[in-house]
Amino acid sequence: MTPSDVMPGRVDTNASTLAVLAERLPGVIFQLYRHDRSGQLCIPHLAGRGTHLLGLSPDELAIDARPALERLDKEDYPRLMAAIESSVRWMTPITAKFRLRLGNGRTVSVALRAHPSPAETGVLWHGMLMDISEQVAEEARLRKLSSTDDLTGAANRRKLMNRLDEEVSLSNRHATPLSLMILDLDHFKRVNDTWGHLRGDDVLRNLAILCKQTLREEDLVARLGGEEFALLLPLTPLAHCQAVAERLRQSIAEYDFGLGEGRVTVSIGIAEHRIGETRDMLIDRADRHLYAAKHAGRNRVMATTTRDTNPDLPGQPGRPGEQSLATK
Ligand SMILES: Nc1nc2c(ncn2[C@@H]2O[C@H](COP(=O)(O)OP(=O)(O)OP(=O)(O)O)[C@@H](O)[C@H]2O)c(=O)[nH]1
Repeated sequence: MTPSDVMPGRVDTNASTLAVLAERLPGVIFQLYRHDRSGQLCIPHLAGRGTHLLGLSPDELAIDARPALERLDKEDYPRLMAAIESSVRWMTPITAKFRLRLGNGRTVSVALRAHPSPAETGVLWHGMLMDISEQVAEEARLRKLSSTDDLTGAANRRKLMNRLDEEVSLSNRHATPLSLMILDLDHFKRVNDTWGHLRGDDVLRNLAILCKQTLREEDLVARLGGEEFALLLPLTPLAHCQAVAERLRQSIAEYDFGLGEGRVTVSIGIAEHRIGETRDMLIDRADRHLYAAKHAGRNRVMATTTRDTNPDLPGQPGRPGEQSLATK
């Protein structure tokens, strides 16, 4: 079966039909030209639905592409320029994604693919631009979903472990301070038993909010599971982390969770990363201090002290046993 079998009339491929086709494409087609000598870029041909959204004159762009390139996001501009240079050098297609400011001020995410061919005094690309804003937004939504705890909106365990790996690696490489808190609600079973699971869920949600409010933007609040949270504080030495943990403990103890007389308290174990230590070793130390805090009567912060050192790690004196410092 040929197109003429299903379409009325003859298939017309003259210039006007091509122009209609281009205008109805769900994207933009273009030619991009780069002069070998000056390196200057221009867009000799530009067609397709949405071309006008740029708010730039095609005649102007046919001489100089800069007005369009200036609409690129600041971070994306050097990446696209590098992709163009690499395409010139190796005669390979350009595949790029970038954000572009339209004439009306709106920013869209765009995918570009263009094939180069040698021209007399430069390189000529034939390519397509597609608006992929919806797809990018959906990807961001899914990424957030896969790293977020459903109930509290805090980061989930997977996100915590990934971030911990990154931060531990940075701390090992640059000897920068990094502290970890593990926080557990005290006698949370009683809250559930007395007020029901739904009220218990509210407590967990409010607790996550209090944690986020107390910490800095670059810190991470994650729900480890159940009524246990982990708080990661990059570039933070132990003494500072301990002060933050104490402030957090106090604000939770004073917060009205709407449970009448019932007070909600937390126990917190904290540890500062030691050079050479793995992620799991750090978690384990913070965890042991949490258990020490529970054992000592709950509603308190337990932290390692300077005496709390590890003989297995380079440059650190031996330790007679884990020492803990409690604050309350
Ligand atoms: N509402 C609610 N409760 C949860 C959730 N996850 C775990 N829990 C409850 O958390 C409680 C944990 O109880 P335990 O492990 O005995 O600890 P606890 O009562 O907090 O006592 P300590 O930790 O020793 O102070 C249990 O009642 C669980 O059902 C949740 O997502 N929502």
